[in-house]
Amino acid sequence: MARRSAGDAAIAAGPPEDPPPAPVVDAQQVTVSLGGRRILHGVDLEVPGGQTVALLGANGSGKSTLVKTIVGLYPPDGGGIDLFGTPLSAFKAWERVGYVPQRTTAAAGVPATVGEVVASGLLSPRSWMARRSRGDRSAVREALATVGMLDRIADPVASLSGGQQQRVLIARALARRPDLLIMDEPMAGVDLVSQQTFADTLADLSRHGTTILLVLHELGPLAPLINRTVVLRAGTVRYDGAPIEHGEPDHDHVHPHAAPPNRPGTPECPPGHAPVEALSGKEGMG
Ligand SMILES: Nc1ncnc2c1ncn2[C@@H]1O[C@H](COP(=O)(O)OP(=O)(O)OP(=O)(O)O)[C@@H](O)[C@H]1O
Repeated sequence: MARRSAGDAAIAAGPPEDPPPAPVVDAQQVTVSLGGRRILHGVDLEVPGGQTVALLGANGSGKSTLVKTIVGLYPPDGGGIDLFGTPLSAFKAWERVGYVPQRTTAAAGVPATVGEVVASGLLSPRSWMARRSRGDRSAVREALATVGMLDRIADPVASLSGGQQQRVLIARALARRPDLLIMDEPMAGVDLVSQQTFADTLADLSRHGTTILLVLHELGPLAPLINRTVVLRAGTVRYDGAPIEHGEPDHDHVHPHAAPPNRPGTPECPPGHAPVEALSGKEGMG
């Protein structure tokens, strides 16, 4: 009987299949310490492309710390994170990532228009003063229309209510047309009608393949879009599976409305994102 060579075996097996795409987020055994205290204790989170994941957990369980570490704001002191298959230390494609930090009052003191704040999401800090292209202008208008704020494009952002400012910051992340959208409690302070509009927007992005990671306290109107829930407790993953509505009993939740502004190099402004407060208000987008 003739012996089969390795080449014959390859032919019998058919053409080689493409390797599966790398997860969009691949966090393995991530540990993070802040102020000399260990906050995350070996967290694993692998998010494949196109998935919409809700990250739940009680106050102080480490949700914001985890997403800030994923967007490069906190250095892990153990484990590793890849984005789109590239280790975070070598990752440069920040235009593919949209990040909305937990609600801050940063926009309130900014002498810029709504259009300028959204446009600042399109550009790296070095080039945000550059002249806008027609494509940029339409991306800004589209993002503002999506959150129902287009009619306020020329208004000073400081003249908006807190919830409206939050919607502008969401538009700022959407204008990048990111492949990965990470939002930390995006619904905080946003009224029910706007929450539903926001849910419709996320559903549309998800249909077009955007990978979405949301820090939430409950799924609420976003429930139909969530493919998976991950629950953190005391810096460890306590649940990772089919969507559940609530992570933990959380009776004392208070939204942090009074966080400090997002200066470059501070925990609200990741690499490749212009700080909101750097805006001067000199260039109109309307
Ligand atoms: N910059 C910091 N320095 C020191 N400790 C911090 C810092 N930021 C957060 N922590 C601590 O890390 C722990 C986790 O905080 P984190 O903000 O990640 O929790 P969370 O799950 O997002 O909470 P919440 O639901 O209240 O937003 C808390 O005990 C918090 O006090």
